[in-house]
Amino acid sequence: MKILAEHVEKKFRQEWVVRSFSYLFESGQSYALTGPNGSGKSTLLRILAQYSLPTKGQVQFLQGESTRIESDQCHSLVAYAAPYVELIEEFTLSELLNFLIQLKALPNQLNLQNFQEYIELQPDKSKFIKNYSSGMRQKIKLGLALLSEKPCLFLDEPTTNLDEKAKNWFYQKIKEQSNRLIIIASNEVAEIDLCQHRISILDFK
Ligand SMILES: Nc1ncnc2c1ncn2[C@@H]1O[C@H](COP(=O)(O)OP(=O)(O)OP(=O)(O)O)[C@@H](O)[C@H]1O
Repeated sequence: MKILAEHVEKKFRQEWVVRSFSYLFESGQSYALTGPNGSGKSTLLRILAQYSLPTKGQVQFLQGESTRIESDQCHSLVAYAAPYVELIEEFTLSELLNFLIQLKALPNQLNLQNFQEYIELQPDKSKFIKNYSSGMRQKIKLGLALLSEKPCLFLDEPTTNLDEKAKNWFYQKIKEQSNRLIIIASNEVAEIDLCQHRISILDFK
């Protein structure tokens, strides 16, 4: 699949955050969205995921060469992990996984044991999500996104709060995602270097 952004612009009050952004993203490719703090990476990522609307221009998800996917179906195609996307704090990890499996956001065959093995964490089973450390929560978010079967993987500052071991875990897992359309918004050189393409938001001001 493809994501086509055409002349996307975003303005908050008097501030233009993105100007005339046009780009074609394709499955099997990875893209780093770069720029300094406050330059608009998260804003553009949310627009590309169709979580928020541009002030001008449009974003279309395309199947095959040019068949447009309806806007209401686009959400189900994007796995999105970011520090500002919250997990359900009152759940245990097992309850969270079961909930997401019921919503079809995770594959049916996934269970607590193989999820914990995948994220290389074995926390107390009765612990509520709100009692996990920030690094553990971030690793859970990444694990959920990586293990979802959604074709698009959007990650905003993915290694926030991760220690060196967890960062290396993430770098390895990203390299295994060969068929997906991956967009990583980041300032971190190691995260940018994971991607085949670089897009500087400063080119769209
Ligand atoms: N809902 C909003 N209302 C008003 N201004 C906003 C809103 N969301 C973002 N902004 C502004 O848009 C600009 C870009 O913010 P954004 O979070 O997209 O940048 P960023 O490049 O992701 O930054 P960082 O690297 O610090 O995460 C900032 O000036 C921010 O204050």
